[in-house]
Amino acid sequence: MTDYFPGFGNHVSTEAVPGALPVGRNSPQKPAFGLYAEQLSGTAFTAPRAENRRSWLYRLRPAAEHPPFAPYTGAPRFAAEPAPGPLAPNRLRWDPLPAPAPGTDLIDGMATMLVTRDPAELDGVNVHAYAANRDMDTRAFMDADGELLFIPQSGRLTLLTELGRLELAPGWIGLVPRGVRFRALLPDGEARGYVAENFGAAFRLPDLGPIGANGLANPRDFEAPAAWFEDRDEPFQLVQKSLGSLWTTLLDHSPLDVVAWHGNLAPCRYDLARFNTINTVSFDHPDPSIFTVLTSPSTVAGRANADFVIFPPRWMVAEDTFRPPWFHRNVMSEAMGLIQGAYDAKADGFVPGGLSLHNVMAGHGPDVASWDAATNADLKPHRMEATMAFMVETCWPYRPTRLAMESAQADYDAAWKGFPKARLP
Ligand SMILES: O=C(O)Cc1cc(O)ccc1O
Ligand SMILES: [Fe+2]
Repeated sequence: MTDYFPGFGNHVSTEAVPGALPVGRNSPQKPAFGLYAEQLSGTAFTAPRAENRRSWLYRLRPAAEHPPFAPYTGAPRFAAEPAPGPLAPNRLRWDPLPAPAPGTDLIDGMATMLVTRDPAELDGVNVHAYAANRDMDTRAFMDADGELLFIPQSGRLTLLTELGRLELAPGWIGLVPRGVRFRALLPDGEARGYVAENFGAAFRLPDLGPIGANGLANPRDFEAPAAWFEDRDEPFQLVQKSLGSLWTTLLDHSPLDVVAWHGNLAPCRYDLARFNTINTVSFDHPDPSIFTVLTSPSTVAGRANADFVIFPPRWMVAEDTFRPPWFHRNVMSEAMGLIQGAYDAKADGFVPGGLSLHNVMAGHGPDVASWDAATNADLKPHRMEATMAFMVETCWPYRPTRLAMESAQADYDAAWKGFPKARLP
């Protein structure tokens, strides 16, 4: 049986039980086996065809069957507001989250670190970190505010979604569309990582311009899951994020009961090792947009609501060039995480599982040690091995949550202290 269908945003038809999927129509008078037909829209009905994303789900019970939602009091660090008061224009950096208390599942183990817009504005991106040690067994989660880009950092993560199973490991990413319910299993007993929650236009592959028809993340390397369902009639808690708050309701069955589906709105996964990395073969350090895996456009051309960018293993061959990221101030805001290894602009203090923030116009770039090493390096071809950093770059300034403000490293500014002054002739 097929487990995954290759291709980004393709139209897929898949059934876990033969005969469950209607042929030639979406909503027959009597769907097979008494299943319920339900449309899940990812774009407005009237979105242009090239943008339009929707799937038809055939399920044991309609998603509409649920009691009222009440506030969810778990997940104390999830869905947090920005820290009160004006935001100082400081650069910030964080060590990995402390170990979670025993019995913490993915939902309760989510910590919101950086927020941008109110989800009701249908734009913006939030950055969360997770650290969990317990499977979600009789509960599921759904985000009505945005799609979720999972970036595992340690430990595998299996997302059992309404549309199928997404198996992820560090070095992979998983994208769960807005509104898709899922529960998370931790095959290694523990897992950590990051989530970019995108309230804006759905992530898509970037245009390639002069690069041509191939390169960066190739569409065929994304995988959508085959239909999978569980038939469990037992109490099931559904936790839902809506307009920035968490809510819960109790079902008498698993909501992961979609027996068949077709359409082009589906979760997908991607192995970052498949990224076709492009870089200079002459001189100078190109803008990091060459490393864009996925982009969420805003209404302003070329100004992303969110870009997901990676810094993968690669050859550095630039001649007469300062090879690490240059000093810069950016009109966009940059959140960075580290999945594995070291990052070439930070010799110290930026460790796997950590996070950094360089907000709009903050001066940043290599720390003193990285600058010193790169300035004096012998510029032979050099392979950067076993490394994977990423950036979620956005046009909206990031606001750290209270947790983030309280847990930031004490003196990140010291990374840029002690540069020798230039000497004029
Ligand atoms: O600040 C960073 O480390 C991210 C980054 C990397 C790069 O290669 C060029 C610009 C940039 O912002
Ligand atoms: Fe930067």
